[in-house]
Amino acid sequence: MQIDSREQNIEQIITADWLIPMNQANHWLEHHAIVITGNKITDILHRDQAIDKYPQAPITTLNGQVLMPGFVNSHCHAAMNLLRGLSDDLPLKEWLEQAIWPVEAQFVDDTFVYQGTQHAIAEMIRSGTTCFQDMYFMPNQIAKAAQESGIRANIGLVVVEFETSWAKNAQECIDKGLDVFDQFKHSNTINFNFAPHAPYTVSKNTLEKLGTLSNELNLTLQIHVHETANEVESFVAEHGIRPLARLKEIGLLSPLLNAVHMTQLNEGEIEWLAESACHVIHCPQSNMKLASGVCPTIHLIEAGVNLAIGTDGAASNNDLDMIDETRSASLLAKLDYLNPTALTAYQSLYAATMGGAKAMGLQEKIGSLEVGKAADIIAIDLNRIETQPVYNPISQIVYAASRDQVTNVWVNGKQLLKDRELSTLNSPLILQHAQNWRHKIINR
Ligand SMILES: CSC[C@H]1O[C@@H](n2cnc3c(O)ncnc32)[C@H](O)[C@@H]1O
Ligand SMILES: [Zn+2]
Repeated sequence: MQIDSREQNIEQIITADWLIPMNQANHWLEHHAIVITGNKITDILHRDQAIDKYPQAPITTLNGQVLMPGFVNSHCHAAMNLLRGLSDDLPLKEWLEQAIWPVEAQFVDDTFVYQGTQHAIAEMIRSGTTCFQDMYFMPNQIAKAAQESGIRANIGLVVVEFETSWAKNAQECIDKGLDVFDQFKHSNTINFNFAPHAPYTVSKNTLEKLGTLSNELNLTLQIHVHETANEVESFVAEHGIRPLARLKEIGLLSPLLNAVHMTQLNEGEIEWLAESACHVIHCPQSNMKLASGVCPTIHLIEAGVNLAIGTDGAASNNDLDMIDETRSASLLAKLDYLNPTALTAYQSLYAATMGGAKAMGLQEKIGSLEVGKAADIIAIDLNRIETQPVYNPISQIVYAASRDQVTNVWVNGKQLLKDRELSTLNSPLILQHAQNWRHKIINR
């Protein structure tokens, strides 16, 4: 019988050549060790001291590797993994209205969401994501898949006005969402937030209700907003006000708001976001692929807004690779500002770890490697032709490494990836399910 060291609170040591705690800019430690007791980090010290201080603890030594906090993917639609590559090279409106929504209307059900989410979780764990914030139908199935896999999740209680296979209207979305929240309220790794899809799909009245609920329950609220210029223009034409101004009018601009995309922002709006301590979730690859626009990351950071990074769904990205997303974030900012110092490797890595933790209100628990935080840790092997020599491990991860260099992943002290093998998910079955869905969807 395997002993679960987490239940028995047994100490274990993980040591590697580099450790990036993400608690101080451009800082890393060499030949250090992390001590995990149960599900928490209980010590970080030099490898030699660790061996002396904890002589009984089993040691995992990862030569040529770097330890860092797991990536926090702050916006995704996990189950859309099953729609990857179904429709590409279109602008957002056409892509959603002509390609994606009709297929979702026909195929999304409990099994689709459960199996699609498992697929996405497998991809995320294999690429070093230890926590994801999701927005999709059937949050009960998302929670089940996440709980079984061991990954940490902040699951959106999705709200739209139109009828879907999840709910017949916005009120039913809220009622059913709150039941799911209740079912998982004792979980250590599953959290929830409100996820009204966008100001153009959710009414003012519903957004007001959600604002009240999110304040009462202290739950964050994620929403697509100002994703494209076209979205802003049509909203103004219909309502006479810009979408962000509508959210402000309703009182939604607060530290609980996760504003996703934000490619269209004027100076005044950046000021509103800063003064109300909102969080912006930047999805650079989805924004580039749909040619939606560019989020003004540097203006936001300089104004004091917390920036997090998300992949968005695999149908618009087309992967859930946070290493690649940090690289895109940095490169896009440099090009956008015509300034090579814009969004440094450390700034992108921060947004992809601590930035996400703060956006979800989980900054005391995850996002950095510090004593007292949950043991959400990843190891990346830099001992490859592609990432040698190592002058600066932060630079190597953001500008040179690829996701297949992620070797080991722990969430809440439990190992979910061991030498690149998934320990809680059945990869052949996940692949089989993806092929079954492709068959059904292609023959529609
Ligand atoms: C209501 S569940 C989520 C809903 O969002 C759709 N979606 C996926 N990507 C985007 C995006 O970039 N902008 C707006 N909406 C998006 C997805 O297809 C689901 O219907
Ligand atoms: Zn999205």
